[in-house]
Amino acid sequence: MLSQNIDAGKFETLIEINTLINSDYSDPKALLTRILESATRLTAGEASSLLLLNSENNKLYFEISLGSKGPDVQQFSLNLGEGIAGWVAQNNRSLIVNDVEKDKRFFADISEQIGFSTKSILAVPMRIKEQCVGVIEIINKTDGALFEQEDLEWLEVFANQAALAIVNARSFQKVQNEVSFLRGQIDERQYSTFVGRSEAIRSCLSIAHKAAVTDSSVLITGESGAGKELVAEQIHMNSHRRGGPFIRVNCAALPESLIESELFGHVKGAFTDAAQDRRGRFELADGGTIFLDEIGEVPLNVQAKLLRVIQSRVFERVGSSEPMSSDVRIIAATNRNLAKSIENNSFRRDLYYRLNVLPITVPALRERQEDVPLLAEHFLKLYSAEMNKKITGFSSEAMEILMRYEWPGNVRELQNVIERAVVLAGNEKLQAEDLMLMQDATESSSIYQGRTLKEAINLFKRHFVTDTLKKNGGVQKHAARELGIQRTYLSRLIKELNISLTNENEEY
Ligand SMILES: Nc1ncnc2c1ncn2[C@@H]1O[C@H](COP(=O)(O)OP(=O)(O)OP(=O)(O)O)[C@@H](O)[C@H]1O
Repeated sequence: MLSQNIDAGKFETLIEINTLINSDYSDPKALLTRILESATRLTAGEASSLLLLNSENNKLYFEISLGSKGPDVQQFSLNLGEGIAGWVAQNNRSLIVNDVEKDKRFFADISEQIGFSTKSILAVPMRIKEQCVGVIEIINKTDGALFEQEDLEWLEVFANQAALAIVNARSFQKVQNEVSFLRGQIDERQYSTFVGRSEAIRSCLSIAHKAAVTDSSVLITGESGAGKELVAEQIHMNSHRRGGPFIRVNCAALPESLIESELFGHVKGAFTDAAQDRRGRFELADGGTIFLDEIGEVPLNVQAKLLRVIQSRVFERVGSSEPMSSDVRIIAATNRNLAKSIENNSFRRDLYYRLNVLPITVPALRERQEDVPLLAEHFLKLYSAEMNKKITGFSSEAMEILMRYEWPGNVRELQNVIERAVVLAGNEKLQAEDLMLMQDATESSSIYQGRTLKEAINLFKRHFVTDTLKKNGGVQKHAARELGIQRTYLSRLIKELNISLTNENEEY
């Protein structure tokens, strides 16, 4: 029980923390840091640590450490029973040690190695359902005084709050994992309808069907939006793995820091936010196919790991040395010229050869213009049903424009044009102006007439940048590369030239 003389400031801090615990599960580390900071302040501590017990190896890890040597402490861990914190965890009991020199349980190594003079320690267990899951310890009182029973009682209250925050964070993480797993499962079942009758696409599909019966890696190349992912789906669906999962990974959409754990998973405690073990995409793809889109964007260190998976089907979760294996077929895709990337050492040659066992090129839409009407009808049906509009077809002028257009953004651009047109359409048939392609198709030097040089240059820049963005499916990084400019400069141009980022131009 807490002493009778209750300090209003302490209670206010507690209420504040309670509110945080009940309102925000998204950043457990920040919350635990807040709790530890308050506990340290209210017990007038000089330094403090929050240690978490890993139940698999019975080690205590310094999750958060405050004070002048805080960052140095975090490289250490303690065995259960080792040091004051280890004793507290093992015995599940709080402890005040006001003179560590006289206590045999004190483990002096850490203080000596970091050059911090520890005199007294107050340590309490954090408990979930009576089980100790970690320890909070406060080191030295700033005024040199001794820790008292009241400090211990307050710290126990804070330790309970911290335990609650950990329970919440773990349940939250568990639910998130479940959601991402279920999303993956839903994705697996959602395959697109493949549309196309041109000679070029038929020959591409015929190679894909031949590739499907083998288990070899496939590298699909082709411009952005040409349909590489759909070809990958076709391979999976025509393979003996069709009953297994089809796991998509857009390597360009993952930040470098996450890509490894996303692919191979991680174990609890591998990094700050890793509150739970998590399966990676390779594990999820077991028995099926993994589709690595934009493989050219994978950083070199992860390329080395991919090479190993391809060679031996073996990998480790981040933070673990236990080898795992997964029975997967790998299909990779890129719109980059990987030969160039190999030349400038941003892509491994050995990985390229391993992936490129069966190369497939998806032809650009302008090389198979006869597929345009089929695809256009297909998307028209799709979107008019989705938007509940009765549109039966295209006016002849609209179809002529679709056929004449070059489609730098390929099928994705066509799809977006039709979606936008269905939104705009006011007639039973889609009209030329609904497509909003007229300007692009009829662009000529006449649009520059009567303008100053500066205006004309800006107009040109605007169209050029817009087209390049479209062609690159809206991925600014790729557009900047093609334009030969820095990405930051591209963002500035987009702002200055007032280029609107419609769906297809949006960064993803
Ligand atoms: N033959 C096709 N039939 C029907 N829809 C298609 C076809 N080809 C592409 N699409 C559609 O066009 C869009 C772009 O296709 P996809 O994502 O497969 O292109 P991609 O080449 O993988 O592009 P990126 O290089 O940008 O990843 C998707 O919405 C897809 O459903």
